[in-house]
Amino acid sequence: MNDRPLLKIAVPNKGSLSEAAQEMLREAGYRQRSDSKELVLTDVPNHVEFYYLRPRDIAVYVGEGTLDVGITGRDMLLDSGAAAQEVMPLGFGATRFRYAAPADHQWEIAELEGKRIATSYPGLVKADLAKRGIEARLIKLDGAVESAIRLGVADAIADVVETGRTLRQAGMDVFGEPILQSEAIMIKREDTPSENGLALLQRRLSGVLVARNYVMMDYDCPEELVDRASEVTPGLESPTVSPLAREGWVAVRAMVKRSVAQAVMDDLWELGARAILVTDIAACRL
Ligand SMILES: Nc1ncnc2c1ncn2[C@@H]1O[C@H](COP(=O)(O)OP(=O)(O)OP(=O)(O)O)[C@@H](O)[C@H]1O
Ligand SMILES: O=P(O)(O)OC[C@H]1O[C@H](OP(=O)(O)OP(=O)(O)O)[C@H](O)[C@@H]1O
Ligand SMILES: [Mg+2]
Repeated sequence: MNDRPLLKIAVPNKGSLSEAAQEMLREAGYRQRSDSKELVLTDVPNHVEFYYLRPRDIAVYVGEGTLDVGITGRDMLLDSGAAAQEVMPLGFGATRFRYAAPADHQWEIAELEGKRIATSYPGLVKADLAKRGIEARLIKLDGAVESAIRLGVADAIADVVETGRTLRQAGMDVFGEPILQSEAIMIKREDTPSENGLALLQRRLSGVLVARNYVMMDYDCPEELVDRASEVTPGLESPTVSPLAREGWVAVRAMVKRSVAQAVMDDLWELGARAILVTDIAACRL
């Protein structure tokens, strides 16, 4: 029997990160809500409790210690200034946080001095301007920040950019280096003990990331080529090599990054490997 308290996990209830976060948790074997109005869900077999909250508020709950861990965006964690820290990136919700302004001329960061900058992330922007020694007036808006210039309340904006479509539609262009590369992350407090279920949650989510990012590659190759083939497919530690009934040939099995699987198959074929098979990994613990 498990007598430690339930691990309390905050999950985005709406917005860009919500669906993907719940899908990842489901893939890691946790129960997720079926009704989007449900605010709390207890997953008894896994000994965890999920709280569905606005992603912007998640760092606050975790930082204040009312919830143990949470899923939010790196940009939101840093903007909040909450006493929480990143545990691991989750491989979805990737965005850049950038300055942008009307595309009628090419802006320089230094031109922001004395200007009005509209944003929903004042914490992030304030810190970035301070770092650069620029004084500007921040106009805090809730969303649709791209309209702020046309409507006359700001000269430039700082906002989340994913595809860049919203900016283009508004006749704007990004300028300067990205302020931040963001993605969905797991957060905790510095003193969140990992024995209360956090280590297990982390292991499960890492397993999902590996299963998503890697494939299993099997192939047959002449024994004398094993060393060269192993250089093409080194696996995570080392490939598994087993004997084949066919004299002088071996079977090799190794994990390969999904993104390069086709190129690796081409290289193996060129080398002389045959019967090259790729299969998905449904789940794993490494
Ligand atoms: N296309 C996107 N637009 C906005 N935020 C995104 C996008 N893709 C990922 N994100 C990330 O999602 C988080 C923003 O979450 P939020 O719930 O505010 O999304 P949203 O789409 O703006 O939702 P809403 O507009 O309903 O408030 C940030 O961490 C951001 O980096
Ligand atoms: O680069 P893109 O792919 O166009 O995505 C980025 C845009 O999407 C988000 O807006 P959202 O639709 O959430 O509206 P909001 O500004 O009201 O939050 C974000 O604030 C940007 O405006
Ligand atoms: Mg939004």
